Amino acid sequence: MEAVDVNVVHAAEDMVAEGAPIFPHGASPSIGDDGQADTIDPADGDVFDVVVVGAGPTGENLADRVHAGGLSVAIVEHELVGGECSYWACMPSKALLRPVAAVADARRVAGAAQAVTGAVDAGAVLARRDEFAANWKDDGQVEWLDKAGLCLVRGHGRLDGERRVVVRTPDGGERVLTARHAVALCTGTQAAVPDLPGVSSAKVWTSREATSAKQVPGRLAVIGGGVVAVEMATAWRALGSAVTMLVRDDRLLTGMEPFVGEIVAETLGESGVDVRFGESATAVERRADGTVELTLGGGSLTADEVLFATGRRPATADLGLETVGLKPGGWVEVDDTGVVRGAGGTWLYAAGDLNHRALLTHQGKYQGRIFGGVIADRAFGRQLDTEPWGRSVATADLHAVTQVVFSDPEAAAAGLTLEQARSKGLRVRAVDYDLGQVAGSALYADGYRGQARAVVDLDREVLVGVTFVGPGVAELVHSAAMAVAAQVPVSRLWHVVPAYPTIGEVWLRLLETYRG
Ligand SMILES: Cc1cc2nc3c(=O)[nH]c(=O)nc-3n(C[C@H](O)[C@H](O)[C@H](O)COP(=O)(O)OP(=O)(O)OC[C@H]3O[C@@H](n4cnc5c(N)ncnc54)[C@H](O)[C@@H]3O)c2cc1C
Ligand SMILES: NC(=O)c1ccc[n+]([C@@H]2O[C@H](COP(=O)([O-])OP(=O)(O)OC[C@H]3O[C@@H](n4cnc5c(N)ncnc54)[C@H](O)[C@@H]3O)[C@@H](O)[C@H]2O)c1
Repeated sequence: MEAVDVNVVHAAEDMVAEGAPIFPHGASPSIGDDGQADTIDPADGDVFDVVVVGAGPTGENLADRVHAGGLSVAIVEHELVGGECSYWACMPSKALLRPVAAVADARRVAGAAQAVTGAVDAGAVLARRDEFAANWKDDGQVEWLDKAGLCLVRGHGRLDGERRVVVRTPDGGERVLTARHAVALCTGTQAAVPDLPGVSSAKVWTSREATSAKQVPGRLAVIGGGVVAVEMATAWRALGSAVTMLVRDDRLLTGMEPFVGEIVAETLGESGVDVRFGESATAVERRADGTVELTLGGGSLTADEVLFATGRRPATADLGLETVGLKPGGWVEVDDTGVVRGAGGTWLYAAGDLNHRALLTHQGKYQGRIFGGVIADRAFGRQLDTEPWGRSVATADLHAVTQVVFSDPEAAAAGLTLEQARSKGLRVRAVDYDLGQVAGSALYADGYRGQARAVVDLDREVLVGVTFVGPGVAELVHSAAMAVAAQVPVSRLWHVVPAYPTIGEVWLRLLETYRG
């Protein structure tokens, strides 16, 4: 298989557009105190217009926008350029899940089902996954950074007062980077594992092991009922593990419309996953025979591996936040232009997972684009546009977050759930439609099971949220995002004619149901 260019995943194409100025290693024109472009004097040492800490998808995009705006950028990374998403999250997990969906799709169509005569080939799936994780090497992304004119500084970055970042370099040395204009923190998150008795010595799996494991465990226990738990239970079950999910809540995927978790739990159960609600582990022990013993509320469970899919914590414990008056270890709160609250002035930004606005790659990249533009605008003294949906604010984080859960069946959502809309004080109505009743769905899969909901703001007659669950709905999410973010009036959506016979015809059915 041809090597995957993971750069394509994170980098906007115009980042390396022909004719774009390329100033490798920070030697780009920059803006002096007088607001005029100047050139870094080599005697300045490590002075850049902007220092970005963390080269995940968010940091890469933010750095690129800043550089495209005419500023010099140093980007600090202590592990792999490309971040969690490329090596231990989105890419490898979706590479594990795509074969599951392909086989499930075929099995749901008479005629095609007969062609599926065996189980998923775990070895081939894991090998393809390794390619999508670029074999955990970041050469391709480093090459992109270089071409894009961004100066990569390898090492662990820490704030050291205003506009200073001290980098502990891999050779044990220190490098001080000074930012003329801004420092942007894009350090993301790490898996949060509850501090249960035995957990630190039991070699438990987190999302990292679940996305990079080379062997299929015979028995896998999964703790949690969120997105990581659902996706990884789906993948490893299909690869051959006997999977037990311990879900402390009474449903899966609690951040989505309730019917999503219900349908996904049904399918997981049918695939052989033992989904136990209202249950969690109170202690963990790795025994001498290599198995893991979980103590439960009433009883115990033995497995070969246990995955803690119990959420994330921000990578801010060792980031020097205390040197600028902030508390280390917590989420970093920002305003809608990305400026960190409480650090004084407009020099410190935080984007992506660590500001806790929306823990998703595409939302982090969106913030990177917006906040990167803000940094460049402020540096050049340009007016910001901070009206909602303006150029300088990440409004979609608040009103139009999109997400696809690559479960079987898929779940896709844009904007708010009914409950979220109500809690914001909106006067709303939920419009529901059985996706199985759509001609395109019936063709897509025999006995198609799925559901759709649009949440209509009754005062403005626009959609504030749309959710789909069912086979093949992932690609519908952008239609929902367009309707929600663009606030297309229902009266105009009526003229957006879906093609027959596609699953997308559910849009028409939702509008007909709303209009009665
Ligand atoms: C299993 C799993 C699957 C996922 N699947 C999806 C998906 O399908 N779609 C989706 O949109 N989202 C998905 N996510 C979420 C997604 O991975 C994150 O939202 C995304 O990675 C956040 O990007 P980021 O750049 O903010 O942080 P990260 O990707 O975490 O990158 C932060 C970078 O900063 C570096 N760093 C941290 N501290 C320092 C420091 N002090 N000095 C130097 N470098 C530092 C890190 O090494 C890392 O490279 C998934 C998450 C998990 C766990
Ligand atoms: N396809 C995607 O877009 C995708 C895929 C994976 C992850 N992500 C993102 O990554 C983030 C992290 O996902 P996640 O699933 O780790 O977190 P999550 O917050 O979605 O789910 C955490 C789960 O763990 C449970 N939990 C937490 N503490 C627990 C404890 N002490 N004992 C038992 N259960 C406990 C919670 O009740 C919940 O069910 C999410 O915000 C998600 O959006 C996105």
